[in-house]
Amino acid sequence: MGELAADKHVKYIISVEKKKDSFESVVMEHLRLNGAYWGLTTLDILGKLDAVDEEDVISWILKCQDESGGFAGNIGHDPHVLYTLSAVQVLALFDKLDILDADKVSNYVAGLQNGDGSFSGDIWGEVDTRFSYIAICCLSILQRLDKINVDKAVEYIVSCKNLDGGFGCTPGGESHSGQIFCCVGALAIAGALHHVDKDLLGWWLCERQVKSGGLNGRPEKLPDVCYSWWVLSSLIMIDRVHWINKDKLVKFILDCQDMENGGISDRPDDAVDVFHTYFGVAGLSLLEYPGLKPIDPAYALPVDVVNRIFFSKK
Ligand SMILES: CN(C(=O)[C@H](Cc1cnc[nH]1)NC(=O)OCc1ccccc1)[C@@H](Cc1ccccc1)C(=O)N[C@@H](Cc1ccc(O)cc1)C(=O)NO
Ligand SMILES: [Zn+2]
Repeated sequence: MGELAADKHVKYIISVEKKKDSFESVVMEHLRLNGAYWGLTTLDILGKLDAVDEEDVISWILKCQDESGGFAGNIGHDPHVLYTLSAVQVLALFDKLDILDADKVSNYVAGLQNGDGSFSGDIWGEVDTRFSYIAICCLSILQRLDKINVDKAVEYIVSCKNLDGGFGCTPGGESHSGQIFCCVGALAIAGALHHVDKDLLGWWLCERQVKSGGLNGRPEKLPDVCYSWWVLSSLIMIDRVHWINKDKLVKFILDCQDMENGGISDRPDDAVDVFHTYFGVAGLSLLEYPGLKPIDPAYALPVDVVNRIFFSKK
């Protein structure tokens, strides 16, 4: 697959957005707000965010907000930090953060911090370093990090660091590339990356590259396009991205495209989905593939969107 079939991927994303009753839409129904973030961020990286009706998307997202201030994965579902971050990220893409009651949303997220600094995902209390990242990223975008105890949050994440330099979902949890992204991303946003042993972790991460050029999530596992984000963004944040073969990774991602109908799959010849289309395009953006907008490895948003949040005159 010589090059990125950008226009095919734009058509694919838009077709999924439109098809409400497809198998994929039903299966992902509870994740629909995440799906909106994946699809719309892909369009923005490809320079085609204007291909969707902004008002339609924004009015639908606001219908997912719960009275608690948190957002649910779809209208009428229960709120969770997972979907609250996606809602905030999508509004940031459209430069519409000001329509939110930032205090209400941030009170919901801040209210999920536990005494030990960790975060629960929702009122049912499940604790996981995924939720630490989501809380810190969301509150940072809303410029409300002062509502939580950042030092305790950092302390908890560091308590999840393993002897191999990686991180797990809770203290003593096995190192996994997804959890590593969450912990490194949270530490990067909190300005606490000095807690990471960059050479030790960089070595564990670069070992994720297999001979096909793809990256896997743990030793001995198969490569998967979405790890082009979890592993690569972590390597970039700790300045060790030169330890992998970028050209071979680009080729692996391009080989996972459906050149006929658009979309990117987890590995060559598998079925495409919006999730892997996003992480493939985002991975290519991190690899500076020509014609793609650069994406911020910690915020998982286009760099121009991040700059607008923090440096725009209000
Ligand atoms: C819930 N989820 C996952 O568990 C995916 C499944 C998968 C995709 N490729 C291989 N497995 N796994 C995943 O996102 O793993 C990365 C990760 C693991 C732990 C922490 C953070 C990231 C995917 C959705 C999905 C389900 C099934 C097939 C494709 C996508 C997902 O929503 N991931 C979230 C992160 C996440 C990950 C795991 C969770 O339990 C919850 C959320 C995300 O990327 N948000 O932007
Ligand atoms: Zn995957």
